[in-house]
Amino acid sequence: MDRIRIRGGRPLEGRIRISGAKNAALPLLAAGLLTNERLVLSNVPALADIATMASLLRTLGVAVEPIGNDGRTLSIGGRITSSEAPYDIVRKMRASVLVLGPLLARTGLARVSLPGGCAIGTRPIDLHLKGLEQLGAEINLEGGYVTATAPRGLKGATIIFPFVSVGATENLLMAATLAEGTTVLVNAAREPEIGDLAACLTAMGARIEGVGTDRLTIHGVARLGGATHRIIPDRIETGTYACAAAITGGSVLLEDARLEHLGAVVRTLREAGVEVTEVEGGLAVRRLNGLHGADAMTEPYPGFPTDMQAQFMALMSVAEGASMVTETIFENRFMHVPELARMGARIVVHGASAIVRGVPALSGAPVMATDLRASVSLVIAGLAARGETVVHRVYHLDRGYERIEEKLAACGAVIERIPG
Ligand SMILES: CC(=O)N[C@H]1[C@@H](OP(=O)(O)OP(=O)(O)OC[C@H]2O[C@@H](n3ccc(=O)[nH]c3=O)[C@H](O)[C@@H]2O)O[C@H](CO)[C@@H](O)[C@@H]1O
Ligand SMILES: C=C(OP(=O)(O)O)C(=O)O
Repeated sequence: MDRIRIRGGRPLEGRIRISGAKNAALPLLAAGLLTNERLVLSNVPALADIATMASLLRTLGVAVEPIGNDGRTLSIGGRITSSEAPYDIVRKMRASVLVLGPLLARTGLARVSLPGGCAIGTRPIDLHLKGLEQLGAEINLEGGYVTATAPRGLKGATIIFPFVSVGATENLLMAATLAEGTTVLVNAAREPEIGDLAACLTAMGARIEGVGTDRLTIHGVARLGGATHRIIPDRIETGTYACAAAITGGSVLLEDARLEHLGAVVRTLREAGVEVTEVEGGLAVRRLNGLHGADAMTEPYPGFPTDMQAQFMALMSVAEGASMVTETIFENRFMHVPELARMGARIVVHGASAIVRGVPALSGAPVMATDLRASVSLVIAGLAARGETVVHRVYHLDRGYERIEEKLAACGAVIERIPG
């Protein structure tokens, strides 16, 4: 298995192009199932998760092909020939469950392996299933698979989510576009990735009101057509490189990054002493003087994203003073804490909160992580640490960060991938 080796202590200086958002691209690929016509997606990031979703769509009979020369544009289209998302693909990537709504709406049948828990929590899909039942589907669980049937099609309904779920909002939004009548999603997630999905669905002919709010109204249509859509830049990749620049005392231009998707992250970084400025073509990030401790609590959008919690904690581990980082979305998202501690960080976890007492410097160490954002938090820590850090289980990073070592090395980091 590949590893990443970092020699810390070099300030990041330069430009990093932000890729298209993984968490927008995954549901957008699944949306390709809603039509036989061609959906063309540009600014698709080259990531392991995207390859997994593409192979799932091909298993369902749909063609996914690169077009043009930029390596970032995919064409999705063709007739669905299978309604089954097999265990072997779903176990690799939980977001496979996003094919459930579109498959059911299109064919009246979906058989999807039930995703298990993962390193960050148990992550059930009960809200997805209850919502589909409210749209008239019959749901059965057997042999580890969810079978959803709606032979006479789905019917619009009002679905009130008891709490915010990004995936359930996406699955039901997609299913509702082809349901008969009107569906209202109350307490819907408002993440920018949902706005991006709604924009693409609208371009495909869907009728959606309330985009950007927590109440989405979808007037079902008989069919959707093809469209061309550019995926939004990845706000989590942006925040990650902002933390990397800040921890090294550097200054980077994050090309294509959008301030409007990063409100809570930018506010918190500014409080910690990081300058973030909107400039033409992106965001400029620079550490002013010292870093100060600042608190963060994860919340659904527009709150501080759980997908930025580990990276921010790495940054706070070298800030002056203490900070409190509270995780409210996932029950087990502090797996990076013992690894950061191996690098000299002083962090104590009390329930859902971690108290971070900043230290003057971290020291490099061999480290390992069990999920994507935990892994990248160790890369961030390694960039600032004295000596050498080797991050194991790089496949987690490859799920969500395109060419991370190249992007960082281009800004002066001493970082390399050791094939293994
Ligand atoms: C591919 C993708 O976009 N992944 C993102 C998505 O994951 P995902 O869509 O899985 O996250 P959700 O917003 O659904 O999960 C939020 C919370 O609700 C719980 N829950 C969710 C659904 C359900 O049916 N029942 C239930 O109990 C989850 O276990 C979790 O505790 O949003 C998360 C929260 O911003 C991000 O961390 C992930 O990066
Ligand atoms: C948790 C994440 O992704 P997923 O929902 O695909 O596991 C993430 O992107 O940090």
